[in-house]
Amino acid sequence: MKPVRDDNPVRGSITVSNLSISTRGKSSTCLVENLNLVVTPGEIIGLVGESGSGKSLTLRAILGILPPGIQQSGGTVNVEGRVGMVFQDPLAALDPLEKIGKQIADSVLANSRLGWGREARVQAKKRALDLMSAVRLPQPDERYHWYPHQLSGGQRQRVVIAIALATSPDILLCDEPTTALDVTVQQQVLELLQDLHVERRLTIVFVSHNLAVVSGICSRMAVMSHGKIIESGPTLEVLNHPQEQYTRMLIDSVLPLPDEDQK
Ligand SMILES: Nc1ncnc2c1ncn2[C@@H]1O[C@H](COP(=O)(O)OP(=O)(O)OP(=O)(O)O)[C@@H](O)[C@H]1O
Repeated sequence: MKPVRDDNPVRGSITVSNLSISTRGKSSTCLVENLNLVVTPGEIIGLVGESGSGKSLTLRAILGILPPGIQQSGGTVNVEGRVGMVFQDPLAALDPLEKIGKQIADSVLANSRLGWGREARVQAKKRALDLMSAVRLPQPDERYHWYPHQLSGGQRQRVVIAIALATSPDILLCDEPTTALDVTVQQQVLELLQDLHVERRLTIVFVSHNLAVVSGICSRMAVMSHGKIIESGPTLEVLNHPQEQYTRMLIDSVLPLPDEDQK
């Protein structure tokens, strides 16, 4: 990844060209095939598709960390800017034995040049409290000392988002960030992501199997099936004029759609 400069006009862009991902070994299986994706700075793009279609692996290839036993077998991934990642399950992403404030502060320290001394920790705590406010966690001073199990699912996901923000990312990769939450809380987390997108000019790649969620937050979307992008374009165009039978099936499963003039 290239170093980030403040005057870099393409900060927050992603260009994936002919990406192929496969299992390692003799009987290698292709899991993602010749995938092309261009994400422009400051947009929210949705990657939608059924379970196993290759969304998470694509996201991980963009992050530069594929699981053991899986390799990038072709193509290139070019990312301009810093990347933060939000995972589906906040409980799994957080250390159950560590206070949430410290987890955020440690992420600040790990991504800064402050070092790990006393003064650095004071500054990191201050920044962690700011991040807790940024993700709208109530009473940050008090909650700084709480453990993950003391928070609700939605609040835990806000902590995970704060940890991702500690890297001062240009790009936020979100892998099913609301799937583990109930519907009302899902909506609150989606609104937070939209606010952060505006406030911090974040580029967001939003992976979900839920077309309704993607259509609510993403201006552009790509539909994946069996390791390939089969259709992509502005969200409303894809929803109103789907070209592929699979996309039509996804749409039929979440009717009714928003009116074109409501967006
Ligand atoms: N570590 C792994 N080892 C072997 N195969 C894997 C591994 N991770 C993913 N796969 C396979 O790669 C394919 C794509 O997986 P991926 O997790 O990207 O799908 P997905 O669209 O994100 O699905 P889900 O919504 O269920 O997470 C699937 O067939 C999956 O079984």
